Amino acid sequence: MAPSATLSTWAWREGQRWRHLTSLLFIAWKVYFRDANDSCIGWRARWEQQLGAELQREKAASQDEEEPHSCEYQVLVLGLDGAGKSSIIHYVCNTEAQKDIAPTQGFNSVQLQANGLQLDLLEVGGSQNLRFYWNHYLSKAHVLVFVVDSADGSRLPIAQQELHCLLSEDSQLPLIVLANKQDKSDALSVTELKKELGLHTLNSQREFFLLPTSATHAGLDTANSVLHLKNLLIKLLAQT
Ligand SMILES: Nc1nc2c(ncn2[C@@H]2O[C@H](COP(=O)(O)OP(=O)(O)OP(=O)(O)O)[C@@H](O)[C@H]2O)c(=O)[nH]1
Ligand SMILES: [Mg+2]
Repeated sequence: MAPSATLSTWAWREGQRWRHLTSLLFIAWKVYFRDANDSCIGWRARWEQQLGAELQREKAASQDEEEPHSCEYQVLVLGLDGAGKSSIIHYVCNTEAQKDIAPTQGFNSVQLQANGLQLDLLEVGGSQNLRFYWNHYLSKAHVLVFVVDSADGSRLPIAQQELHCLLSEDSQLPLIVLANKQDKSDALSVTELKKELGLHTLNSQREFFLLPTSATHAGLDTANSVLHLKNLLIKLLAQT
């Protein structure tokens, strides 16, 4: 065979071998990057799964936070019209007295956060047509606050009757009676009120407190009396 023919055969074979080699390299490159991409997709899927689970956990936690506070208590505030229920509630929640408070038509509900407790102070108006509804709210209450106008001697028998009617519905419900409007010169003292309201006849199973209060701008005594009520509520409810 002529040397030129031998050379061209050699060159053709080398060319063939080179083409095979590049095809193999190409196939290897494709396989490698397909796997790499797949594994990348796998990682991304796993990462997305983790992110999803994390978001679910966050959502559940925030839903837990939105759920009612585990230490939520209802303070039911009752008493005749004009006794000072709204004024007391306002003072307890805002630490200052409010001058012109309109009579409560229906009910008045205010929330107070204190010492990790949530107190729902619920007043039902004291006018005669609303007193009918008072006892409907007893079953959900953790404590009853009964407000009395200490200077309204003529209506004390009605207050006494309404209070005892409520107490006969629930023998255990803790009771705080507020001898309100102590700033008035004609206000009866707590000792006098205890007698007038027949509070010495209460059964011994019931926790009972009688506090002198004033819900006006009268001065330091006023602020102290309301602060005393607030502390008592927290103490009482924290132990339930
Ligand atoms: N001097 C004096 N006035 C008070 C006191 N507390 C309340 N008042 C006044 O008594 C009036 C009636 O007060 P409210 O707080 O509206 O009485 P309430 O018990 O909520 O009455 P209803 O919503 O109608 O059932 C208002 O003019 C108050 O400013 C107090 O401690 N001293
Ligand atoms: Mg009111």
